[in-house]
Order: sequence, then structure tokens, then C-alpha cells
Amino acid sequence: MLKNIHPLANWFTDEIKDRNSRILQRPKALTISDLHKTFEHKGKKVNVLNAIDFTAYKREFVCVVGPSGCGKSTLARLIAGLETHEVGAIHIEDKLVDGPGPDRGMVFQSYSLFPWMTVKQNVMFGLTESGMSKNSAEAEAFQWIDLVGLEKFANAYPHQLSGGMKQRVAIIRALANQPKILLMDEPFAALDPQNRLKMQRYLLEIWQNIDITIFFITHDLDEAIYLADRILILEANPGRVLETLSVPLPRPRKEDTLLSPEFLATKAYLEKIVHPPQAEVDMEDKLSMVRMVSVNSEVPDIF
Ligand SMILES: Nc1ncnc2c1ncn2[C@@H]1O[C@H](COP(=O)(O)OP(=O)(O)OP(=O)(O)O)[C@@H](O)[C@H]1O
Repeated sequence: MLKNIHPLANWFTDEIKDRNSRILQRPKALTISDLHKTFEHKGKKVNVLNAIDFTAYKREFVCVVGPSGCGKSTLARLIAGLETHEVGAIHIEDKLVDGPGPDRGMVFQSYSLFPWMTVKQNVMFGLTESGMSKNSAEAEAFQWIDLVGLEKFANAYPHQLSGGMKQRVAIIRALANQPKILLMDEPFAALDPQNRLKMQRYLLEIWQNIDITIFFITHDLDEAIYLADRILILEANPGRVLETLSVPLPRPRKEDTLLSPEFLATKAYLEKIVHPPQAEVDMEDKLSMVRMVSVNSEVPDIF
């Protein structure tokens, strides 16, 4: 009988296979088991996430991709304990998630810094809240601020920072509380491409230096491939796991990683399964409907 060979199989060198199998032998950091989530929409139940099973291992960098509406943000919010689910379970290490907790840090696209606090105060906030003395929290905050090169901005307010700087503060503010897992939902989506790439490099540098598992949601396939050890690919309606893909790229990732043949092959593969031809056909249908409306036609009263 013919065995199914993965289209990317040839790109997995022995070194990459070894690294990937070592990751899967580490202790579990996050376990999602048979997770189901429904929302009410116009009085009807809509099944948003269906039977999601996934495990992330300690210090693994996981990216989640999938078409719009497949439930990526909902999944992050469920892990954060900000939403409840009907069926299934989520564990951080062996602790069941039943609400928000300090074992999970979150960074969103919108800069969630306290605008009335300086960079230093923002980073200190969680530390003093959890009972650390002001002096120790300040010393700790400075170490984190140094790590991301923002020493000169320790006393600046968020409105005085660029988008990239704000996200660096949001990341260290989350990390200062020593979570076991960092949940990131499109954290760099609002940045221009150059700053986005800079932030991706920063994040990889931080991740390499501390003991943290990252669960990172993105629309951007390049970003997912550049950052991840594994990519959790979801499909929509209902949101389901389509595939869990180990990334066939060595570490450390460098600038020219983005131009390597294995990167381009992975991108082509992801494009095909995340945005399959059917979606293109649907889009083409929509476009031809738009084209059918003549420029002289009255604009329907729906706007
Ligand atoms: N609070 C809510 N009430 C009702 N429906 C919701 C709610 N939150 C999300 N949904 C619906 O659940 C589905 C999944 O939403 P979600 O934001 O998780 O998807 P996503 O994959 O993150 O989308 P995108 O990539 O566009 O951000 C969508 O159809 C959305 O409309």
C-alpha cells in the first residue's frame, strides 16, 4: 500500500527532525482536549470551535493560523480564561483552566498599556499587585526594560512611544509576572512591515533567553513560519484542527531565512491549505457580483 508522503517531507533534514522530536518529548505546557465552543447568534447556536485537541510543549513556539472567523481569537481567549466553553478541557501544565490566572500572560494587537502610567510603572504593576515590594518591583522592572533596550524611555508615557516600543513594553509587562505561557493575539498586526520584522526578531531573542512557551495567533503566514516551531492550522465553520505542521527550518532564524527555498516551499504549502482554491472561487463569485452593479446604479440603502 502507498504511504501518504507529506508535501514538505523532503525539507526535513535529520537535524530538524531531531530538534522537532526533542520538543515533543518535553513536558506539556498547554493541553487542549476535545474543546467545543458555541456562541449564540440571532437566537441560534453557532459552533465556533469543534473538538480541538492540541498540546504545546515547554518552551515551544506555536503559531496559530487559519481563515478569518475560524476561531483563533476565541481559542486564545478560552486559554486565557476570558471565555467559557461547553465541552472539553484546557490545562496549563497539569492545572485546569477555570478563569484568568497569573500562569498566562496576554499581549493583544491593541496596545493594552495603562496610558496614565509610565513604562516603568506599567511593568511594575503586576509585580506590586502580586505582593512584591516597590523597591524589588522597580529593580525587576528595570531588568526587563533593559532587556528590550528601552532604558531611556523608562519614565515615558505610552503616548510618547512608537507602536513597536509599546508592544515591547506590553510583552515585558506580561513576562515580568513570570507566566508559564504567553498568549499573543495578532500583536504586531498594526505595525508597518519593517517594524513588524524588527519586533519578530526581538520576540525570538527574548524567547531564546527565557523559559516561556508562546502561543501566537497571526494572519500572516510569513510571520508564522519565521517564528514557529509548529503551526496549528485551523479551518473554519466550524473551527477545527486541519493540521499541526512542524516548521522545516533550522534555528536560529535569520534574515535570509525568509528567502530560503524551505521557507518558500512552506509558504506555498500553507497558502494552498489556508486559502484553498475554493476560497478563491468564492471570492471570484463575489467580485463578479460586484462587477454586475453598474457604476450608474443607485447605491442600495445598506450602508
Ligand atoms: N462574543 C461573541 N458572540 C458571538 N459570536 C462571536 C463572539 N466572539 C466571536 N464570535 C464569532 O465566532 C467566530 C470566530 O471568531 P474569532 O474572532 O475567534 O475568529 P478569528 O479566527 O480570530 O477571526 P479573525 O481572523 O477574523 O480575527 C466568528 O464567526 C465570530 O463572529
